[in-house]
Amino acid sequence: MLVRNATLADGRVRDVRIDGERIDAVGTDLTAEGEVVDADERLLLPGAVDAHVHFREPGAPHKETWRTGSRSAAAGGVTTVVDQPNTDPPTTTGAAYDQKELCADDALVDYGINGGVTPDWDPETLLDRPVFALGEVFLADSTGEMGIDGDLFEDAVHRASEAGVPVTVHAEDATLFDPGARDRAGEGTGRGADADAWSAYRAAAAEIAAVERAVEIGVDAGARLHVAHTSTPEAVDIVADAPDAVTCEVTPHHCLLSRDDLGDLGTFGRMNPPLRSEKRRAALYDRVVRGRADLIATDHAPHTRAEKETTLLDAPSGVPGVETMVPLLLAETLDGPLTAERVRDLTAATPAETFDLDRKGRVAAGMDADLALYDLDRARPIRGGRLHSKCGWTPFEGRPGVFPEWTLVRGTRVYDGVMGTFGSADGVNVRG
Ligand SMILES: NC(=O)N[C@@H](CC(=O)O)C(=O)O
Ligand SMILES: [Zn+2]
Ligand SMILES: [Zn+2]
Repeated sequence: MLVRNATLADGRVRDVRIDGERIDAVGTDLTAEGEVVDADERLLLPGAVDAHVHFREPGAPHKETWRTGSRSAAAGGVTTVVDQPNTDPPTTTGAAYDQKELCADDALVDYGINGGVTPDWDPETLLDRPVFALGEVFLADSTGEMGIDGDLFEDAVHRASEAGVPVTVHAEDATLFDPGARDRAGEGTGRGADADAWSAYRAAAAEIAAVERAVEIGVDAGARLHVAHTSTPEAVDIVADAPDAVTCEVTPHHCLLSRDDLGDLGTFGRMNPPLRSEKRRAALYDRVVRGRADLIATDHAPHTRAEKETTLLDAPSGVPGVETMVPLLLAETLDGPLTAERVRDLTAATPAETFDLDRKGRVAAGMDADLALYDLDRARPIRGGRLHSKCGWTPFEGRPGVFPEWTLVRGTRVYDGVMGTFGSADGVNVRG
């Protein structure tokens, strides 16, 4: 297959020839036998690598399945996902890993499977499997109640370091949460201004202190440490000033939404770590734009509408995002501060490099033909009902997004955005 006249992220117009699963050449005036697609100078990006999704199987297929989650990924130009361990059973033993791998057989895109840490985890059998990373290791409770104490975290970081496996950490220190704000969260309706109590409760200081401590532990152990969903500029700065072995990700929602949006979002805007002040959001996003934060990952955490439509304390934490990450960021190249190159680096090149995925994240000869084509003249309002996640809603309702016309995974068209159709489930384990 040959994709002719594609504009690459750096502005060059090139032909991209695909031979089987790989990109075989990037150049001008290339010829090929077989299918020829004229990109007509539309934007061709490497498929995004989302290092943080929750696909909910096994255990909660009513929220999401590997089939629906990976369709949502493909329809958003994401061709590799990394699934987190807070499923049921939690992915904390070799047997639980195997069970998740069976579910992942339904994946349309390539994937990694993380291993979790709880007091009853079984590091021997778990680390015997090709875990993508240990994590997200929860330093405070979130969905799945997998919060652990500092000693167990330290032990897990040492084991991971010895096994040569990276650690990703959910860093919040629950001892620094604000109990008064939690009481207010319990008294309020969860709607309008009341929804802000969750942000007051899981205060920014709790994240900053936990990131500081986690980085210390990671550096002492000589581990590869990746801090999940950093939501404060202070936390990003701690990571940026640490050795190269320490990296962080930022979510689209922490870049584009703040406490000011909670009036509209209500309990649907409850997530961990929570939305921050408009001032912190702007400073965080600025670090993403300037490249001080390493990469973007979605923390795609679907819950049903019915589950979210309750009181603030009863609503589960988390928002979906795997399908809207690249579309939102591309819209930000039109009337926001990002460039196509920065979007490529944040969503594909850097996550692939960070997690040693040698054949992912770049449009170059020899790489996997994971590609998505975008027409920047066709931004459209994001509608939760048109997305492919099982949850059927989005915190970004009505915002502009540039969705892919098609998405390829290793040379196979897994999503056709014009027809609205999907390919078959051929995703493979990137560590398998
Ligand atoms: N981010 C969230 O608020 N929720 C995540 C768990 C997590 O990433 O902490 C979930 O699995 O629902
Ligand atoms: Zn988390
Ligand atoms: Zn998460």
